[in-house]
Amino acid sequence: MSSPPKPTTIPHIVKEEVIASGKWLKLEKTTYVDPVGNTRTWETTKRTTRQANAADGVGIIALLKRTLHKDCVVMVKQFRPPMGCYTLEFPAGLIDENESAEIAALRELKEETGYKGEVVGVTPVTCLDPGLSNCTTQIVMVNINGDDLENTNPTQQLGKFGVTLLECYESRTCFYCTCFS
Ligand SMILES: Nc1ncnc2c1ncn2[C@H]1C[C@H](O)[C@@H](COP(=O)(O)OP(=O)(O)O)O1
Repeated sequence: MSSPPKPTTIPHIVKEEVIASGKWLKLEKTTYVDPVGNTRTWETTKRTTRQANAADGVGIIALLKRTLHKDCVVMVKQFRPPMGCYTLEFPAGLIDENESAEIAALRELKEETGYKGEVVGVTPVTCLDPGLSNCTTQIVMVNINGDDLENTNPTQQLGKFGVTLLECYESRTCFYCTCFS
């Protein structure tokens, strides 16, 4: 004999109360009903900059393609205050008002690395740390024509973050970037 089905509840948010708010981030107390019907609370961080119907930011996987070179992934090094140290990351940034993920990706890539790219793919909106925050990202795949005159001597537009371009040349032992043969 099968056991009777367990009562289920559709989990839902009851209320969101702001505990603290800054210029860029806010901390909220989220009251919700969990899947078994219990009312609980969660501490949630949110960006204050979110645009309606858009992800908060983009991450950019940019492939530098040059004749007679192996393709290289472009990464940036920057000091990240929350970490208190330099980090090595894919170029990334927040999506501005009325901007698509694709346009934001090309703008951020240009600002952070100096490269002009071409979008070849974009992922759906995804959350990276859903236990902490509602922050969302779209990963945008970009090709860079390294033979293009515009891309032979790239200059970063953003000096203020000390973003450093780390290109991977042909070394397969280079741990921070990936070469594709
Ligand atoms: N938590 C935070 N504290 C202070 N400034 C923040 C912030 N989050 C975003 N910003 C501001 C600082 C810059 O003006 C800008 C940098 O963001 P970005 O270049 O779009 O993204 P990223 O920092 O991921 O490269 O946003």
